[in-house]
Amino acid sequence: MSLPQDFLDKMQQLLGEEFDEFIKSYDHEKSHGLRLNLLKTSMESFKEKNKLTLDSIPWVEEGFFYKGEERPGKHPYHEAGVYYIQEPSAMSVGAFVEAKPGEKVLDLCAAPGGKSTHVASQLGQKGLLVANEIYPQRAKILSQNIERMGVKNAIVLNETPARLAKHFPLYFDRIVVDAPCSGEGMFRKDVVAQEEWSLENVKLCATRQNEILEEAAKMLKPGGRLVYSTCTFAPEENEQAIAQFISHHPEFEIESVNAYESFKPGRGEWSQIAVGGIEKTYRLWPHYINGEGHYLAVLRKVCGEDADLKREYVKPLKKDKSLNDFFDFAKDTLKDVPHGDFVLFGSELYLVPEGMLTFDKLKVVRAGWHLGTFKKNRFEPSHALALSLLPEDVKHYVSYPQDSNEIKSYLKGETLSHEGDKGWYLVCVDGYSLGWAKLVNGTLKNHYPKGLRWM
Ligand SMILES: C[S@@+](CC[C@H](N)C(=O)[O-])C[C@H]1O[C@@H](n2cnc3c(N)ncnc32)[C@H](O)[C@@H]1O
Repeated sequence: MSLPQDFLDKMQQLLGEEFDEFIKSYDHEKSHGLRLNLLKTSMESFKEKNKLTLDSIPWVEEGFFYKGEERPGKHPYHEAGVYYIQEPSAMSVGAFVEAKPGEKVLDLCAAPGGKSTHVASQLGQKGLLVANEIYPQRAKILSQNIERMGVKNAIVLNETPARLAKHFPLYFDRIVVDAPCSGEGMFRKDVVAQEEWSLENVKLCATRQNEILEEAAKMLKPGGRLVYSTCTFAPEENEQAIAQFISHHPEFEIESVNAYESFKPGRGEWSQIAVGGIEKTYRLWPHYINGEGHYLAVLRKVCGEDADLKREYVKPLKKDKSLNDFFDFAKDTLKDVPHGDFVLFGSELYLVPEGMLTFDKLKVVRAGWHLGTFKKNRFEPSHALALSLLPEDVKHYVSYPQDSNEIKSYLKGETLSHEGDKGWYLVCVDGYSLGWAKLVNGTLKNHYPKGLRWM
């Protein structure tokens, strides 16, 4: 691997005697990880069914290393959202967020969705997750991952941090800033990060991180908690970004977090501005752990005004006969009819998480739990609805084993045979929901989305 010379010189200067150990880590194979989606499975249930060779990741209970030759991304469990493939060090960010069911959480730089889907599993479908991404194409991928993981209480937005800050002042209990960075910690994994790296780019990233942190601070409630992370080693984007922020924001403190023993303290001597607590931030080094380079800081807004803001909330649809086709579908198919605030985007029906502010002026990619589409005289359930349901939530389901021909056929878009009452069936793999099929005269018509079908 030929790393940029300016990067090597800088790291040598920063690390001194430790540099040799650091550089040797580039000879090791990168690590691979997957994180179980606790919205879809318990650890016990997964372990009973799993056939992959996995080893526990010591810093995330539901995280596992897998070997490079395994292909968990091409497995029915992946399509069912049973797990999310995520770089092992990156899982530490979600673990530091520690969201509690019922809270309002913002993931400000969220695509493709590693931290958002982790936080969603902590929220357990209760509360609100706003997952935001500035680039439209990446926001789409984020939305697809939120769907695949069966998340009901997430809004996906495509906004700038500044526009969000105007919309959500002092609103969130927790905010994740997984900042765009120079990516030095990913050099072992990502050649593009190496090619795009320069000393100049590190400076640009640091300026942008500062701007993002400023906007994030405006959206956090007093008492709220902000987790900042990067996947780079550059002190400008880590200790210096945090020190600069703290020095301008006396309402924030760096909070201590109990972390895995081989995570190393942030380096106060690299922060340029002397502020208390930099050693309570964490550095994840590839020569100390089996994972890539990361930096993490947890900030608490310890004081600040809890302004009595006039908030405008989402205006739900009236539950009149325009929703009848949905309620007919729900009564025939689901054991409990969903209730709450319904909204329509065109003919797409969503249930908005409780406490969500108005969508006015926001670029909305996903307005909450996507239930389905109103077609002429009928309602067609969405793939998102199927993925968010458990077999016990529906009146009819079929479940086939992971290696079965039925599962392969279903993922290819083929019909299956089945005897039973006509209507919508949840198709499951080992009890994990995968999609819809409609039973008519002994044939399950396939409703697995065309764009997702296996070749
Ligand atoms: C490190 S990545 C996020 C990874 C994501 N949190 C995950 O776990 O999957 C940083 C994200 O910030 C986005 N970004 C780039 N510029 C930004 C800006 N000025 N404000 C907010 N986000 C930005 C990038 O498009 C990228 O998706």
